[in-house]
Amino acid sequence: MSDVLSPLSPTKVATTSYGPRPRNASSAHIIAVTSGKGGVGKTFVSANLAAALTRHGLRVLVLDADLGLANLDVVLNLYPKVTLHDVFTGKASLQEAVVTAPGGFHVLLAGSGMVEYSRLTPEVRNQLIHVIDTLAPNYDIMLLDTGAGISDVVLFSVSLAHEVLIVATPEPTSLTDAYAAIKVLTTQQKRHNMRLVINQAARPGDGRAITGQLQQVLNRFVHSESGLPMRLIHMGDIPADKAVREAVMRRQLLIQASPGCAASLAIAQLANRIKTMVTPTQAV
Ligand SMILES: Nc1ncnc2c1ncn2[C@@H]1O[C@H](COP(=O)(O)OP(=O)(O)OP(=O)(O)O)[C@@H](O)[C@H]1O
Repeated sequence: MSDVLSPLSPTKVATTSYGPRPRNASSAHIIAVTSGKGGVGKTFVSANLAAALTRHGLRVLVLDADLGLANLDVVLNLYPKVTLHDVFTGKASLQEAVVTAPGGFHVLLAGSGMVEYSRLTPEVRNQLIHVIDTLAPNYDIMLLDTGAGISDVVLFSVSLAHEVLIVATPEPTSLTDAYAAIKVLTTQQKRHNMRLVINQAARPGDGRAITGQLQQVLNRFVHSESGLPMRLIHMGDIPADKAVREAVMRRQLLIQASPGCAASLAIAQLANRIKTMVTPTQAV
């Protein structure tokens, strides 16, 4: 397994610096669902995790923070009349833009192909902060489904979250990019722990081994160089499952379309862990 990570090397990081915001106990626990590489399953995880958390009685909102190339609406088979961009431009209110998704959770969708929102302008910054601060008191959990990579918009969206859930697949390219993202978030945002879910895992135990190896590389290249402590927490593995693609093609939530399949069971476990994390006093 260590061969998988051996090509990893110190990554040159961008220079802009944002910090994670402090947590307000009376409002939502904000979790950024992000990834180094695109197409690894962030939106699939965000949507199904939100539905699974909603089944626990939690008030959940997913914000499509992939501002330039949003597609949460596609996965959820929603045709929004109002999007985040209408809120940003003052054409609609936040109340009009928040809609209920098939799993019973709330979503705030963003349009696709909006090149003006693919860059972090002061306006995008201020609007995102305003939207999140206004909505947070109404929810227990907010998931920010971000774009992939380490662009300014992605890093800024992540900085608005209290926790970071990195999605990666076991492929070397995905792990290399996950490492780069974790390194940037550690050094720029001074995050001391981040959470990792391995999607499309081929074998049970893959994720734990991968997390251990990524942790070793981080210790070697990030901790030893910067002195910053960094703990990577393995949150679970979601197996590669053909039921996922079938559900995506039918634009259904996996946990509704195939509740008993291996990937649905893994999502349920992930939701249990997240619930325990955000509501520790109710943990069983
Ligand atoms: N566990 C899985 N098993 C099988 N296929 C999967 C699994 N997870 C995701 N996929 C496939 O990967 C595709 C991409 O997933 P998704 O759109 O959620 O990725 P993403 O990280 O949000 O992409 P982007 O970076 O473009 O926003 C899905 O449409 C699905 O077909």
